[in-house]
This record gives sequence, C-alpha cells and structure tokens, in this order.
Amino acid sequence: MSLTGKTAVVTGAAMGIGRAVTELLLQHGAKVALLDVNETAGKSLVEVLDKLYGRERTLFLSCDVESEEQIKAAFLKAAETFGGIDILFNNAGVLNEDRWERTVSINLMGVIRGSYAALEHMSKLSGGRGGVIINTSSLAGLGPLPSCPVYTATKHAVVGFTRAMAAASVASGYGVRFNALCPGFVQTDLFSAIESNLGRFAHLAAATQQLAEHFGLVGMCDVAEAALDMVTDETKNGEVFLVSPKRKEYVNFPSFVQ
Ligand SMILES: NC(=O)C1=CN([C@@H]2O[C@H](COP(=O)(O)OP(=O)(O)OC[C@H]3O[C@@H](n4cnc5c(N)ncnc54)[C@H](O)[C@@H]3O)[C@@H](O)[C@H]2O)C=CC1
Ligand SMILES: CCCCCC(=O)/C=C/C=C\C=C\C=C\[C@@H](O)[C@@H](O)CCCC(=O)O
Repeated sequence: MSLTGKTAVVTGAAMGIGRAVTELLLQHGAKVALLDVNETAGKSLVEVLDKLYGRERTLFLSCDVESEEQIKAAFLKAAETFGGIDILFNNAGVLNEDRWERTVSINLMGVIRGSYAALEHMSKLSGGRGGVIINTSSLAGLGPLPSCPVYTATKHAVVGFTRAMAAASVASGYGVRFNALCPGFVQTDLFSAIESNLGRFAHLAAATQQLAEHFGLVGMCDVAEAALDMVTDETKNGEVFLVSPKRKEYVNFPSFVQ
C-alpha cells in the first residue's frame, strides 16, 4: 500500500517511538495527526516537522488517551482536517508499577478506546475506506518482565486484543487490518526512567538493567521500519512483529485448530 496522500493518527507522537514512526510516515508521503498529552513537546515537534514536510501535512492535537471524549474529539478533528483516517498507530504508553491502574488505563484501555473511536471513521461499515491499526505492545507482551508485572500484563493484553480484533474485523467486514509491534528495549524516556517507576518491585531494578544489557538495545530505525512494514504490507492482519537486536521477525503462535 502506498502512503502518498494517506492520513495517519499517531498517539504518543511527541517523543520516542511515536515520534520516530511519525517521521517515517511523513517521509513516505502520509499526512499525520500527532496526538499527545505533552503539548509542549508536541507543538515544538510539529514546528520542526512543518519546515521539513509542509504545514498542511501535520496537525498536533492535545489528547490524553485516558479520555474517550478527548480521543473522539481528536479523531474527528483529524478526519475533518485531512479527509478521513487510513492508519492509526496506538502507541501512547507508560511504565509505572506504583500507579498501576493508570498503567492499565493508558496501555490497554487507551488502545481499546483508540481502536473503537478509529473504527467509526475507518470501518467500511460506517462509511470509512478501511485501513490499518498498529498497536504498540512490547517484547514484554510475549514473555514476562519480572520487575513490572502490570506493564507485562497490559502488553500481553494488547497482543490478545490485536489478534482478536483482526479476526473480528475479517468476520465483520470492517476492512481494517490490526497488527501489533513488539520491540525489545529502546533508548527512550520511558526506558531511562525505569528505576523510579517500579514501585513495589524497585528491588528488581538491577536485574532489569542486567536483562537490558543481555538483550541489548534495539535501534529506533528498526522499530519504526517494523511498524511501517505492517502498515504497507496488505497481507499482514493479526500479525505480531518482534523487534530485538538479534531477531526481527513475525511471531509464530501455536494453533489450537485441529
Ligand atoms: N522504550 C522501550 O524500551 C519500549 C517501549 N515500548 C512501548 O512503546 C510505546 C512508546 O514508548 P516510548 O517511546 O518508549 O516512551 P516515551 O516516554 O519516549 O514516549 C511516550 C509518549 O507517549 C505520551 N503519552 C504518555 N501518556 C499518554 C496519554 N495518557 N495520552 C497521550 N499520550 C501519552 C508521552 O507524552 C510521550 O510523548 C509505549 O507503549 C511503550 O510501552 C515497547 C517496547 C519497548
Ligand atoms: C523495564 C523496562 C521496560 C522497557 C519497555 C519495554 O517494554 C521493554 C521490554 C523489553 C524486553 C522484554 C523482555 C522480556 C523477556 C523475557 O520474558 C523473554 O522470555 C521473552 C521471550 C520472547 C520470545 O519468545 O523470544
């Protein structure tokens, strides 16, 4: 699928992985609505992107994915400004084992809120053109990170939600593909702040650091390219892309169908 003229919405777009994927989508010709709760970072990023890609191709919208109302308003604004929505990158996420209910609300419920709001614009059943939704999970969505059980649970849940929605979309005729991105450790603010966000598991910080050293850091470009692959390859639906320093591959899950 060519991205020229396509419209994307990216949550958590102001920094880190969301920013990298936003830039790659722009480089490939898409128009991007950048949604983030951090207005300062979002607005200053859009100023930079406007100069590189043109003012008419970017739009910053202040949006907290914990709020269904804010998500709906932002998606409506994006669709009205750009003429529909073709791509959603549900990426906003936090790691905070102390404020674990908020972690569930952002990492899992934010993905659900975003997906359902996007379907109102993207589903062929509601007059949309179809398209693709990519949800950011993690390597912690495939195996446990002992220092952050709630974060691990949200990321496993994102994988399950994505795969079930992919099947539901086919069965319902939405015309929307759903795929999940599972990166290993990436050097971002979320990663740098681990030690202060582990709550009752703070004593496992050193072990997590050792695990990160064992795995190594994934390059931001590799993560963004994996997301792009799942956007542009129209054969990919219900797929999960694992991106670690040693492995860049679609995950094979066991089949329980006889
Ligand atoms: N950094 C890493 O090692 C990995 C990160 N991930 C996932 O990637 C995603 C992005 O994380 P990073 O780029 O590392 O983090 P980051 O902290 O660099 O960026 C996260 C962005 O999301 C925004 N955000 C946070 N809460 C929000 C909310 N309620 N509503 C809207 N925006 C919100 C932040 O303002 C920020 O711009 C997350 O879902 C994270 O769990 C997955 C695997 C590895
Ligand atoms: C605590 C920092 C978290 C930073 C953000 C994040 O999501 C990073 C996750 C990175 C790595 C997670 C690794 C988990 C590893 C093991 O559980 C391992 O068994 C996973 C194996 C998956 C596979 O089948 O290869």
